[in-house]
Order: sequence, then structure tokens, then C-alpha cells
Amino acid sequence: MTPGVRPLIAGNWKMHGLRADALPLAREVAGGAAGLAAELLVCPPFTLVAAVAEALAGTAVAVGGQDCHAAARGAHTGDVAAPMLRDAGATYVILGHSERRQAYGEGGAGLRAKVEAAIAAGLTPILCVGESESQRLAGEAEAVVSAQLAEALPEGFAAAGGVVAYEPVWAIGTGRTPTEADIAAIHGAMRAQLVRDFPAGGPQGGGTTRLLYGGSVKPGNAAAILALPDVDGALVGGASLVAADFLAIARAAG
Ligand SMILES: O=C(CO)COP(=O)(O)O
Repeated sequence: MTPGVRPLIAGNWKMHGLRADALPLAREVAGGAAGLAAELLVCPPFTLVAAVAEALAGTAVAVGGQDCHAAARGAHTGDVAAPMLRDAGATYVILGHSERRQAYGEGGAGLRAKVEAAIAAGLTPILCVGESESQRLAGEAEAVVSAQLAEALPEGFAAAGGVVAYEPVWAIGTGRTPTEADIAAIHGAMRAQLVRDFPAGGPQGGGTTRLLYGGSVKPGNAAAILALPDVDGALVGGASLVAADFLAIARAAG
């Protein structure tokens, strides 16, 4: 945890949720959110953003999207623009998730343009980075993460309150996690890079950018992971679909 930084516990619901189960899940999360040290966020699929935002209005739980287009509007069949997410009640958006990198080849300047579009629309971007298993085994994890940050972080990212999530691809949905030392090493390297790129002090600079860990975070391992230096929260997949588990992870943030 970074001193003075409020932790963020974010749930990525991925392609899960129909109104009948998602709205009760959102309400149950909100029911346990009051008074927590951590900020809580749920990111439902597009179809549910507006309904979940309405259900959570006036509660301590924020709502986010899972992707946005780089353009604010236009002839892009099937896509959703950042201002549309904002209009639906979202305040955050996950960008560059490894599932989208794999399925749609996201990355590079195109991803940076999405981050810029999110910030321009008043959304807080959560930029996901992380190495594959073969990259980890080849000793390339830190270099891969550093390059993913360098290509996707626009000017003004830290000042806009942008968030980074380190999600090793091989830890997502597998029940496997890096060692605490490996998580701490990557987060320390990310912090150094952010401070170098965004040297302003205080909330404008990279020293206070929230760095989340994601990949098989569960109630049983959350406290140890969240206690590591430069781990300022978690991006939770599977466990965020069970309110009791998600809230237990949130309580582990202090
Ligand atoms: O991809 C993730 C969050 O974005 C992590 O998913 P799991 O928590 O299911 O491993």
C-alpha cells in the first residue's frame, strides 16, 4: 500500500451478468460498502452499466466499463464511446485487458488513444498490463510491463488520476499467483517508471498513481497481496461475482 493513497478494489465482471442476478449482486455489494477504507468499483458488461449505475446511485460503489472506443462518436458499429459510458453513469473504464489484447490485438498507439479518450470524457482509465507465462519464464516480465506502460500512458495520465493494473496473463482465472516478492518487484518497477514519467509531487504525479494487482485475487490471499508496497488495490475477476467474496477482499484492504 502506498501511504496516503486510498486503495481501490475493482470488480471486473467480464461477460457475466443478466439483470436478474447482476442487480441483486450490485445491491449486495453496496450494502456492505459503507465505511470501508477502500473505494469500491464494479465494471459490468455494457448492457448493464446504466442499470447498475442507477441501482448504485447514492451508494459508495462506483461503476465502470470494460472498454471504450478511441473516438467520441462515429460510424463504428458495435463499439461504445467513452462519453456514452459517462452518460450511462460510469466513472471508470478498464482498458487494455489481456483478454482484449489477445482477442482484438489491442495495444500500442491505439490503446493510448483509448486512454486519452477516456480521460477526455471524464472517465478514470484503469490500464491493464502484464506478461504471459512464456515471457515470465524467459525473465522478461519487467521489460514487457515497462514497454506496455511506455506505449499506452499518455501525457496527463497521473494528473487525471489514472490507475494501472498489473495482471500477469497466466494468473488470470487460474488460481495461480506470482510470489509476493515477484508482485512487489513488478509494482516497484512500475512505480519507478511512473515517478520518472510523471515527476510532479502530490496527487498530480506518478508517486500516488494507484497500482492494482489482478489475477486470482481471493479472500484468502488478498490481505497478503494488499499489504505489499506499491500495491494500492486489486482488480478482481471471478471473486467479484460473489458479493461476500468481493467484500471480504475489500475489507482486506484495511
Ligand atoms: O482478469 C482479471 C480481472 O481483470 C482477474 O480475473 P480472476 O480474478 O478471475 O483471475
